Amino acid sequence: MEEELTPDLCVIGGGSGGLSVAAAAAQLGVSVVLVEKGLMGGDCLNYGCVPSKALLAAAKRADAVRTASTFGIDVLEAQIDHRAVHDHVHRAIANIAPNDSIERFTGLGVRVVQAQASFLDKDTLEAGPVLVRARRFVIATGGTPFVPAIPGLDEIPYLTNETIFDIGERVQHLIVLGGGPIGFELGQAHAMLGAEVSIFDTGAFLTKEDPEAARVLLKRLEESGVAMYPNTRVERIEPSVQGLAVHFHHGTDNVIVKGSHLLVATGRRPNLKPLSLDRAGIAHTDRGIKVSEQLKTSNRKVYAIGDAVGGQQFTHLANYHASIVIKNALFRLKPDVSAMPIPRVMYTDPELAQVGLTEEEARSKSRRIRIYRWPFADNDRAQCERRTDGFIKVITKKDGTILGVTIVGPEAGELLQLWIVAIAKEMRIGDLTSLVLPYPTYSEISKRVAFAYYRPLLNKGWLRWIIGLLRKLG
Ligand SMILES: Cc1cc2nc3c(=O)[nH]c(=O)nc-3n(C[C@H](O)[C@H](O)[C@H](O)COP(=O)(O)OP(=O)(O)OC[C@H]3O[C@@H](n4cnc5c(N)ncnc54)[C@H](O)[C@@H]3O)c2cc1C
Ligand SMILES: NC(=O)c1ccc[n+]([C@@H]2O[C@H](COP(=O)([O-])OP(=O)(O)OC[C@H]3O[C@@H](n4cnc5c(N)ncnc54)[C@H](O)[C@@H]3O)[C@@H](O)[C@H]2O)c1
Repeated sequence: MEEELTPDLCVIGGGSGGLSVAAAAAQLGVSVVLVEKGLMGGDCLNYGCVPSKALLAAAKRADAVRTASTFGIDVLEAQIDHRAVHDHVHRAIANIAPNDSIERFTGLGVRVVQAQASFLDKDTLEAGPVLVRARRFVIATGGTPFVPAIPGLDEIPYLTNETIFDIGERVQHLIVLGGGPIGFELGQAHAMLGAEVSIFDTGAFLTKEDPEAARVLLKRLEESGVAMYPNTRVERIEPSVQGLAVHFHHGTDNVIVKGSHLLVATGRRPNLKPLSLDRAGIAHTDRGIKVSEQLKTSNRKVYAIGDAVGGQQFTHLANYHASIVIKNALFRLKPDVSAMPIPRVMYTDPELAQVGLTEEEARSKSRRIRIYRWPFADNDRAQCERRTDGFIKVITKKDGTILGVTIVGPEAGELLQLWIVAIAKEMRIGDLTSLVLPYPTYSEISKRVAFAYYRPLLNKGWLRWIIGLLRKLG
């Protein structure tokens, strides 16, 4: 027996983006149906941001124990209980899950339908036994791991981000295919937890990042024993006594690397097929749904947000998309999706954070830019904590307007916040010099780099003349 629902808004997908739209709309008194085929919270909560950061947190503790002797603290070898680490990761998920639960959303007045959604025509969605004819639809169906066609891969039990957090035992040797954020974060986490780790990429590593900053991170990974194989195409994978063996060419040599586990982290593709988008007249490619600046699809009743759109894939971007849909669908406002700078952070050690343009991107747009740098080695807090690798780099226009900021180093993701505000508010780098920041904090690196803007002034004759005159006047 089919039930027919006619809400104002139907959200497809209960992950980061979909839940933000549903919660905001319901709290504004709009009738909302939310369709989710799997776990509430989507990728970020269950298989993505949360478990990966929880695993990294445990891994960084293990690393701190390993390096404690540099502080004069003698600790015996870190004893890692891998089952307890697994439980810590799943406790973090469980502690956050109530925020995303069916109970919470039902309490907000959202009707949650647990089924896979599929369009029947331009106005109608089918979700299990329910038909939804909504005034507006929002597609927030996220993505799934892309698995490349490598001979032998389908004959071995490989891991993806959807299964790696289920491991509760020691990983002997993790082979990672893909040197993107997933490969680096999870590769480093496992290395710190005692695994041998090898990371393969068909291209160079971290090509989107500032090359100087990328070098700091790559050096750290190499020093911690992670084997790096950039520009290497794995040609064949087969089972071995240890688990698996990957075959590739190095020059004219055939090389084999053997491992116990394989993680496939070679990018993601949007979940579009089951939606039958063609039946609803929604234009798309296999990389994402085509949308306007206000995230409207080619069907005027339907919006698409988050990973389903393709391009950059971040929880904060999906949330930002949600705010745009709410403004446009409910208040008829026309916010522009490109109005805000979208930051990104890799939560490795050291963290690598970026907002706005990289130096390379800025140079390709204009030759009239300025670059300012400050190293963590010249930050007192970093010296106390012995976390001196890395730097901040700020790119500005000639007049000091901030175009972009790269930070590689301790707490880079936290340090970036000030610069996100500065760019969003179109501030100039000099504006930051008048702030009083607590000493000794890593944040002082931001003020120090801002002072660098005034350094050329110190060579100006007129400035020295004024200082000299004031001195004479007593
Ligand atoms: C390992 C990993 C680590 C990450 N770490 C970070 C991080 O630190 N910071 C960050 O910002 N981003 C991170 N990301 C990216 C982030 O998880 C995604 O960008 C974010 O989850 C996208 O949100 P979304 O709402 O578009 O999709 P999702 O959160 O994936 O939600 C989509 C939901 O739609 C449901 N669905 C799909 N198809 C249908 C259908 N036909 N019918 C009904 N329901 C459907 C799915 O079951 C899912 O629950 C990470 C990703 C991974 C994989
Ligand atoms: N901290 C964060 O914000 C965070 C963390 C994890 C993931 N994410 C997001 O999730 C998405 C997916 O991450 P990802 O790391 O899987 O994807 P990615 O697309 O960023 O990186 C995938 C890498 O795999 C390589 N690759 C492709 N085919 C290959 C093959 N056959 N063999 C070896 N390497 C191959 C690519 O060259 C690329 O470097 C990204 O958009 C990312 O931004 C964000």
